[in-house]
Amino acid sequence: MNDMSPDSYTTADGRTIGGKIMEVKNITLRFGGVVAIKDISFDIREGEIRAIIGPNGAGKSSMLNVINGFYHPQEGEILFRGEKRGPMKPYQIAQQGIARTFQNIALFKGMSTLDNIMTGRFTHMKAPVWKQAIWRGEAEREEIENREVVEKIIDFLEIQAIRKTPVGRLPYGLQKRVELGRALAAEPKLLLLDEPMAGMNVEEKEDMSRFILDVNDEFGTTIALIEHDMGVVMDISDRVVVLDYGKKIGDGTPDEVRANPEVIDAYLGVSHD
Ligand SMILES: Nc1ncnc2c1ncn2[C@@H]1O[C@H](COP(=O)(O)OP(=O)(O)OP(=O)(O)O)[C@@H](O)[C@H]1O
Repeated sequence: MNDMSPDSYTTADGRTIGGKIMEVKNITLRFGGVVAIKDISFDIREGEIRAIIGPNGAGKSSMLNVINGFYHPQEGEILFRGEKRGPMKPYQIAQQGIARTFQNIALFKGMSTLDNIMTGRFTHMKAPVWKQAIWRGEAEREEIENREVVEKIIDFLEIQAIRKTPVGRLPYGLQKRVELGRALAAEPKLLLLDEPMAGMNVEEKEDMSRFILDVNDEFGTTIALIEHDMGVVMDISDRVVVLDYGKKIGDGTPDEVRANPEVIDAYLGVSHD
């Protein structure tokens, strides 16, 4: 989808942002008596870096899980590439072209960097087991193709030196990078990042910011990320949605959001009525 609709726009650094890849319409999500998300609407455009930010308990994780198809909201709907999304299994989400990382790293700790990233290719493995048993040609060709994609990602993320290292032995920042690699291996149309900077030191945050920008620029991947830390996100995002107590209190460019009095209140902890 690249419908160059009237509201497509060009960023300050010359990237063209296309039509809506995802539309979130009037979503309300409740857990028993708790309203985690209240009537929230926004869109994500093809090629942009879109952030969802907010203080603790604002509803960011809930929103990401709704976008991902993991939580099913009581009200509202989500359109992905023009189609309404119903309940689906994780592999169906991946087949649709959506990949994600997790706040608490979800890698196979005993497996190497290379093998972990290879697991991201599962939606691209098509040769059925019976065919692999009687004729290895197709399976081998697939394996070679998959390895090529994975090697490219390893180069791109500058993790050649740790390709054979079990990820459980790696420092936190590098584990996060491997997890990004695994998500990229799926060649997603929409990449969801769940607090990619959480728990990182300043240098690791700078590295991660650079890789997010490069992924978007070089692969053209649309990225939606949730983050607690407003500072880093403002530097890398094209547009930002701000949540507070389950409601949307701001939506716009980083400059617009920074100047929004409700956002300033939410982040400075001014009392809410
Ligand atoms: N599975 C759940 N069951 C019950 N309540 C939940 C559940 N998940 C989230 N909530 C509640 O929904 C609200 C929003 O939580 P959510 O985790 O989405 O916020 P958040 O912005 O991601 O917070 P944080 O930055 O602390 O991760 C909170 O009041 C939370 O307690």
